[in-house]
Amino acid sequence: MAMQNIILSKSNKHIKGTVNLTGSKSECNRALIIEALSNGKVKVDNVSDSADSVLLAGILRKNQESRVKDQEVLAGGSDHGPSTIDHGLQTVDIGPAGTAMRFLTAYYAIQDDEVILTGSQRMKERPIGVLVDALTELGAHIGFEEQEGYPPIRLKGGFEQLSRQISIKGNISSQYITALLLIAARLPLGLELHIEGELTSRPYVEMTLAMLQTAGIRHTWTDNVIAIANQDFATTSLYIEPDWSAASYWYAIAALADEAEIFLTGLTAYSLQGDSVITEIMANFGITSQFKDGGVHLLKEAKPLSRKVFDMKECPDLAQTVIVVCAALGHEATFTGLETLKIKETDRVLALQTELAKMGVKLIEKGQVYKLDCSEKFIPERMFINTYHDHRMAMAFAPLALIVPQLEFENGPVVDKSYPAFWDDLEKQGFIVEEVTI
Ligand SMILES: O=C(O)C1=C[C@@H](OP(=O)(O)O)[C@@H](O)[C@H](O)C1
Ligand SMILES: C=C(OP(=O)(O)O)C(=O)O
Repeated sequence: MAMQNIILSKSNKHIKGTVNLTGSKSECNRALIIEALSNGKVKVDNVSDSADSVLLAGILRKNQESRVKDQEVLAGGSDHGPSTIDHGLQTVDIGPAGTAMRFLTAYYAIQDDEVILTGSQRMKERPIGVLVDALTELGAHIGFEEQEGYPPIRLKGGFEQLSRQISIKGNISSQYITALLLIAARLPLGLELHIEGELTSRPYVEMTLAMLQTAGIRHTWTDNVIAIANQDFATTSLYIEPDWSAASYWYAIAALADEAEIFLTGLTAYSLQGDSVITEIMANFGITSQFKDGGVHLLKEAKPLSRKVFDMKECPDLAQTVIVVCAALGHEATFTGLETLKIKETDRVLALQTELAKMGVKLIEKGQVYKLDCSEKFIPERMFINTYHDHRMAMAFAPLALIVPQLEFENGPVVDKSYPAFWDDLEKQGFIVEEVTI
């Protein structure tokens, strides 16, 4: 099959312009599930055009349409007909969309239909056993179709709640916790979720609860216990903010430029997205963030780099961005909180190690601490970046075009997952972007 690569370069190291980012994939995927569970009482405003959100929206829409059709058939049928309609076994393919996979697992667990939920080859390597066990304890009927603990899974319907209280490990993926919280208000007995051990990616759980709150769902969170009673959604809308993880690539570009003035529209100082912490992280690299005119102005100031330790536990999706910037600047920082990176779109630690080695930089793993070694760093004339089906590998390495004369990226469309306009936006800001079919 033909592959579309991208050759990227930039003839100077200045950047000045305005960028309109798409809506947050994380917020949008939550909002779409909430909309579906609320039977349309909650509407989504500013839907993200990330491929993952578009795919999820399509699946939920189709499901909703078939539900409406069933109701019409049942309403028009005889008194002795079935009370539900058997659709046979459907297969739902969620491609590489991790959050959508986890959220739909919980969503389908409480629906009547029998569904096989599957995804890309990589999705079949991303664990889901912890969530399936939790849902099974609650009363769902779910089986593994291939490998125990991994997609594809078969959701058999017939949910009858067995318990209100369950425990779940907090250190593998916060997405399991979000998935359960999203359906909690629709569970007849509600949910009391006990989080065992450390909670990773905590801001994503806070985002879920804040969005549910806006949708009229109250909760309590005391120590490690989150409780949500059975309750109704409010009639309201959920506004999707621009994507802060996408914004991080513009911060990285500013950090590697000689002069930068970038305006990112629609972003505000108080965001539900934990990745807005990029403003604080990039302040260390001399980037100031000024919130005015309905967005954020990034300005580059000369500043000696001092921060040596970055903990990415609460913002794992920024890890690649920050590590590549440090590598490019030869800043030998130390990183913690990278444990979950190994089960994302690719093993991101290994992918970073492999690609950074192409410029002589090492990311050395010592237990849970990773150290950049730039002692043998060099700037190649040309660098080929393998992207491993990971949008963030492409986007995190793209700012290197301010340092390396020519970059070639394997599989340009990989960015569609969260930021389909990425290459176009680079072009608008003066990067030379050339598509090549190989
Ligand atoms: O809930 C979410 O929207 C997400 C949670 C994080 O995953 P983990 O909780 O698995 O770290 C993050 O990496 C992912 O991109 C989006
Ligand atoms: C990990 C990510 O996404 P997901 O888990 O939803 O595939 C990501 O966008 O970086």
